[in-house]
Parts: sequence; C-alpha cells; structure tokens
Amino acid sequence: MGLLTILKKVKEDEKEIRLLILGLDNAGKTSITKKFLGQPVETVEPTLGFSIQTLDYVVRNTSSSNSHGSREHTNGLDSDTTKTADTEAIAEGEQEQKDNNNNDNNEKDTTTATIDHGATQQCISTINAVPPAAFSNCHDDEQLYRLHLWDIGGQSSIRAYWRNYFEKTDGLIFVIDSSDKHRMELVQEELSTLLQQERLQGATLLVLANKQDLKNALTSDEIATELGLNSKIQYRNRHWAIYGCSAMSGQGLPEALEWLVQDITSRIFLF
Ligand SMILES: Nc1nc2c(ncn2[C@@H]2O[C@H](COP(=O)(O)OP(=O)(O)OP(=O)(O)O)[C@@H](O)[C@H]2O)c(=O)[nH]1
Repeated sequence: MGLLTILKKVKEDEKEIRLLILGLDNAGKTSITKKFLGQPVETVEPTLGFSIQTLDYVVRNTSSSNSHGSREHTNGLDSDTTKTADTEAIAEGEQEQKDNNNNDNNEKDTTTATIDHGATQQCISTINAVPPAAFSNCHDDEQLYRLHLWDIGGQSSIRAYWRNYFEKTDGLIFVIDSSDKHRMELVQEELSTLLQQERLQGATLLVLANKQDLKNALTSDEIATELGLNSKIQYRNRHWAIYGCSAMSGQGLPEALEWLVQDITSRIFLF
C-alpha cells in the first residue's frame, strides 16, 4: 500500500461524524431521523432503547453551499475551535459503546444487527450498505461525510441511560415537541443537565423545535427564550443553533443538518 493510499485512508476514516439525537419522549427524534434518511414517517414506534443509522452526506465546497445563511440563531463563535478530546475512562458506557462500535465495523455489509441489552435496552443497528468506493467517487468540489445517527429513546426510564452514549459525540441534536408547552421546563432542565456533561463539552448543539406544523406550536424564538439560549452562560462558549422544523413535512430539516455538518466539519477536519 503506497503512502498516498495510506494518507487517503486516514483521511477517509476521519470523515465520520457521530451525532447524538436526544430529547423527551414523543419529541419526534425517530421521525426526524427517518426523514433525514428519506424513509416514511407515518408509522413510528417509541424507541425503547436506541437505534443507530448511517447517512452519507455530501458537502459541496462552493461558497454558496457552504454558507450558514439560513440558520436562525447562533452564538457567533469563530468556527476554528478545536474539538475537545475526552480521554477519561468511561465505565459501563464506554464498554457498551466499544461493543457497538465493534458491531458497526463488523457489520458494514449487513443490513441489520441486533444486540441484546436486556429488558430495557434494545439496539437495532441498521447500517446502510454504502460501497467504500463512494468516498472516491466525489467530485473535486465535493466532500463526503458519513454521519452516524444515534437515536436514543426519551422516556423517563431511558433518560438515565443517555450518559452511556456521550463518548466521541461530535454533534448533539436536541429535539423538542414545540406544542408540548407544559413540559418546557423539564426540557430546559434536561438540556441544561446534558450540557454540563464533560464528555459533551466539545459537541456542537443543534436544537430542533419540531412539530411546527401544529397550530399551537411555540416558535423557535419562543423556545430559545424558554431555554435561555441567548442569556444563559452555559451557551456562551458553545456552538449552537436552533431551527424550527417539522418531521412530517420535512420543513427546516435540510438547512438545520447543513448548518450542523458545516459547523462540525469546520472545527474537526483539517483537510
Ligand atoms: N404533527 C407532527 N407530529 C410529529 C412530528 N414529528 C413526530 N410527530 C409524531 O410524534 C409522535 C412521536 O414521534 P417519535 O418520532 O416516535 O418521537 P421520539 O422522540 O422518537 O419518541 P421516543 O422514542 O418515545 O423518545 C409520533 O406520533 C409522530 O408521528 C411533526 O413534526 N409533526
């Protein structure tokens, strides 16, 4: 294997992005994940554990397609912040993730794999079989990123397990049911607790104010105020954005994902 081949392989391996999708139960995490994957969203079941999906995402390196123009709110930080590497040993979560990463590597060519995590934890790992050649088929002005979408159940009994999935997270997608006004305080508390976690310190935060198709939905501006995104100190050193969206219509999702990928890639990939 020549040097160039080795360098290219290193480069290719680095183009993987890990996205953690969290939020209260019924917020729309699975529906949004399905929409990202181009799958039907009419029938979704509550996630009783977690599911992992991969999505190959192409970014065109032209000035127009790289722009973040459609984002609604950001903290205005420079995008050259270095990714925080968390080397602390993670007890059970780390082991669980290693098991799943191994599964990921081993099962690339299969469509599904199931891991038994006992009564409350199920994992359905669906790996979209994308030929490795896909990486070399991009045009010069295109870059392919492989997004790993970790959709974790949001029911209160499962929220205690969220911490098992923090490791190596590049981006946190926090999904909110914008029509669920009574639980906004709980949403605020859960997000605030998440952002205090050391292993999520370097992660870009994308807040999705979902279900904008419902008449009684709060707007993304109203939710930003509820969460204190522009006022709380814990958001000052964080790359964040909030987008209104609807998993049903898909409205707002392409722009939101584009912003997230652009923010992450501009921070963590050197070439
Ligand atoms: N009207 C509307 N309904 C939505 C939208 N997104 C999701 N839903 C519905 O909300 C319900 C919950 O959606 P899920 O995607 O299962 O939510 P979840 O966050 O994955 O839920 P858990 O797995 O319990 O954590 C389902 O009935 C969806 O059809 C949306 O944008 N608009």
